[in-house]
Amino acid sequence: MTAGPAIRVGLVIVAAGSGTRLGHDHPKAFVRLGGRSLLAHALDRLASAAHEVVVVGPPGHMAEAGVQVERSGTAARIVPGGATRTGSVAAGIDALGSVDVIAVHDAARPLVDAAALRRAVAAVVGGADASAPALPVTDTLKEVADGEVVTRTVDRSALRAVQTPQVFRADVLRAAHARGDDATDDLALVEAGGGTVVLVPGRARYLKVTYPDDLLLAEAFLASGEPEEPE
Ligand SMILES: Nc1ccn([C@@H]2O[C@H](COP(=O)(O)OP(=O)(O)OP(=O)(O)O)[C@@H](O)[C@H]2O)c(=O)n1
Ligand SMILES: C[C@](O)(CO)[C@H](O)COP(=O)(O)O
Repeated sequence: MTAGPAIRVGLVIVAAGSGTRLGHDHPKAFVRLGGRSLLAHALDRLASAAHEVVVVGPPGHMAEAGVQVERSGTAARIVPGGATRTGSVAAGIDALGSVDVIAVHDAARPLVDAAALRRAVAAVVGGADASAPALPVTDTLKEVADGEVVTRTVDRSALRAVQTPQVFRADVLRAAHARGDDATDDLALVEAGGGTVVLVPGRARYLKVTYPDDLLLAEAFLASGEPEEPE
């Protein structure tokens, strides 16, 4: 892919999940952090770095998704999501126009920054098919049987915990989704097709709000302000 200002970035923010593990009575993307929804934080931090934005909302709560988008002042299209994250990403990609690069971001990662997007876009412009921020794993990892009996310790030195935004050559991501497989992230779909995936540095504050304690952590990160973004 050729570098330059002509590169058009399409952003898909997936916000259609229910947030079962968080345990609130409304969709996770609308849960508040520092007085604003998780979706509003993600939109505010990434939208200005993209040429086109699509928000994938929870099918039964499209009006609320519309309110969040309107409040953010972003000219984003809003489409209903699917039963799985992969299905929701597919709906978002379908709603995007002609772009060179597609960034897919979880609304559940409100404390993302535009530098993460820039790092991953730079890796794709530099020749990768896909890229995403990631962190080394810090806990010792055990494989278990029956959910609790340890069968072995896994070598963690080559393992990374992958975050979003995940950035792709648009043609590669569209082709990967056209194969119709399901996966926990979109990089896996590209890997399965033999694509080159390059990771860039992530940050702890890009955490995914999954369990109630994650919301407390996110509040602490938010209160700590915005330390210098690594490029
Ligand atoms: N059918 C789905 C499932 C998930 N997501 C989005 O994918 C991101 C990551 O998913 P996750 O954190 O697992 O969210 P939920 O599926 O909502 O969580 P849970 O499994 O606890 O219900 C979230 O921004 C979520 O809104 C989506 O758009 N459509
Ligand atoms: C896409 C993702 O955030 C990358 O770490 C993650 O795979 C989403 O997982 P979940 O199963 O939707 O929680």
